[in-house]
Parts: sequence; C-alpha cells; structure tokens
Amino acid sequence: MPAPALSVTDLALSIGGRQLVHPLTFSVGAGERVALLGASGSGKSLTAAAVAGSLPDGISASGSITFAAGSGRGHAALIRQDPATALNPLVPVGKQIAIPLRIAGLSRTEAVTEAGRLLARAGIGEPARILSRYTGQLSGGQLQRICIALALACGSSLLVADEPTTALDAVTQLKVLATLRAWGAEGRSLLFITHDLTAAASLCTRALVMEAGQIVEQAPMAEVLRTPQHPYTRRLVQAARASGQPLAAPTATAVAA
Ligand SMILES: Nc1ncnc2c1ncn2[C@@H]1O[C@H](COP(=O)(O)OP(=O)(O)OP(=O)(O)O)[C@@H](O)[C@H]1O
Repeated sequence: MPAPALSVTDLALSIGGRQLVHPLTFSVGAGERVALLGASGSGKSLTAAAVAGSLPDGISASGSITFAAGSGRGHAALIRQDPATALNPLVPVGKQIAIPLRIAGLSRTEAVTEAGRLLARAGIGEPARILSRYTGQLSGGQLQRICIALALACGSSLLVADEPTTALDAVTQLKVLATLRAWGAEGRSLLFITHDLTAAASLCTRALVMEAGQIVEQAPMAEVLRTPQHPYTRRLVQAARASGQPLAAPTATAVAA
C-alpha cells in the first residue's frame, strides 16, 4: 500500500497556553480527496494552515506532520477563501505562475507556454488572455483556479483548499469544484476544508468532522451521509438534506474518471 500523501499525528495548536486544537491524528491517502468539515471556529483553518506550514504568528504547534517521500517539488499548496491574498497584485498572474517553472529549469518562453497550459488545466477559459492580467482584473472564481494552476506549477502533490467556494456564486462554485475534482483525478491528494456538506459530498470520498478543536468523526463520505454518528454530524446531514440539494458521495468510478 502506498504511503499516505499526508500523515498528521497528535497535532495540537495553542496560543498563550490556550488550547485551540486538541491532539488530532489523521491521514490523506495518495490520490485521496478528504473533506475536513466543522462549524465556524472548530479549528479547520488552523489545522489547514499547520499542514501548509503557514500558521499565524503566536500559535504554537506540537505533534508531527509528514508527507510521502518524493511526493513532488512542493509538498502542500494552500488556497484560501480569499485567493487574492496569495497572489501579488503588482505582477501579471502569468508571470507569477512562470516563477516556479523557471526555478524548475524551464526557459522564459517555455515557462510562459506552460503557464498557459496550466491555466487551461485549471479550467480557465482563454488562458493566453488571462496570463497578462493582474489580480484586480479577475473574478474570485478565476483567482481560485489561478491558485490551483500555481499549485500545479509548484509541483505540489497535496492541495489544502480552505473554503475555496464559500464566497462564490453557485455557478462559479461548480466550476471550482470541477477543477478540484480534476486535481484529484490526476492522482494528487486534496484536503478540502468547508462547512458546506453538499459541496464536500460531491467532491470527497472521506470526511473528517471537527467540533471545538477535536476530530469527532472520521469515516467514508457515503457512511457519514448514511449513518452519521456524532450529534454535530447528524445536524449537518439533516440541515443539508433539508436544503433539498442532492447529497451523494462520489463513487469509485467517478473518482477514477
Ligand atoms: N491567530 C489567532 N489567534 C488567536 N486565536 C485564533 C487565531 N486564529 C484562530 N483562532 C481561534 O482558534 C479557533 C479555531 O479557529 P479556526 O479559524 O481554525 O476555525 P474554523 O473552523 O476554520 O472557522 P471558520 O469556518 O469560521 O473559518 C477559534 O476559536 C479562533 O477564534
């Protein structure tokens, strides 16, 4: 069995002696798409930041986070709800995507061509036109997909996506979810942080559920939807069903597609 893309063991996070995240242990398999669900303030974003190595100042961490050996040039890439914060507003996005490609040894021309190809792979229409744009000239959904193209350019094998669809309209949400699905279908791993069970169920095959800084449930997504165990998970499933949106975990065939 291949080593997990990500193994988190007894990860605990605190600030000034106040425990924000209690010791957590979980893994994300190679090519697996895992949802990290939980209410606001349950510790999802801090966990995501710890995995991506970008904890805010003042937060202390203990425990271990390991990545599969040889799992790509950059281990984990993080995309957030506000993707503009990850990009430089003064540099055209194509140039920003070209930087890691140049570092990896591509010539200037090759890097620009590859940046366009990666934008297309991330679901951006008319990539040649988008390459020369600045972040201020692009929509939230486009910026999310540009961050995914950047993660592709960095050779990341694991994408940590922290509420990437929360601020988007329904149509754009579907486009970003499709890009994330394609990311996983190419054998890369995904940790999808959200409080939107409908989005998580459409994308992920396994779910971790957090409440008050602890993982209270972890199971295959289909099982979570069918027989949620923890009271918070039950409320989440009931609320999603009450909204009338279809709730179904991806099948093994859909994952391989
Ligand atoms: N930089 C920080 N300094 C102090 N406390 C923090 C900091 N960041 C987060 N916290 C606290 O840690 C807890 C977990 O926060 P976190 O942002 O991880 O929650 P979350 O589940 O991602 O919530 P949301 O869905 O609203 O983003 C909260 O109580 C929050 O107030």
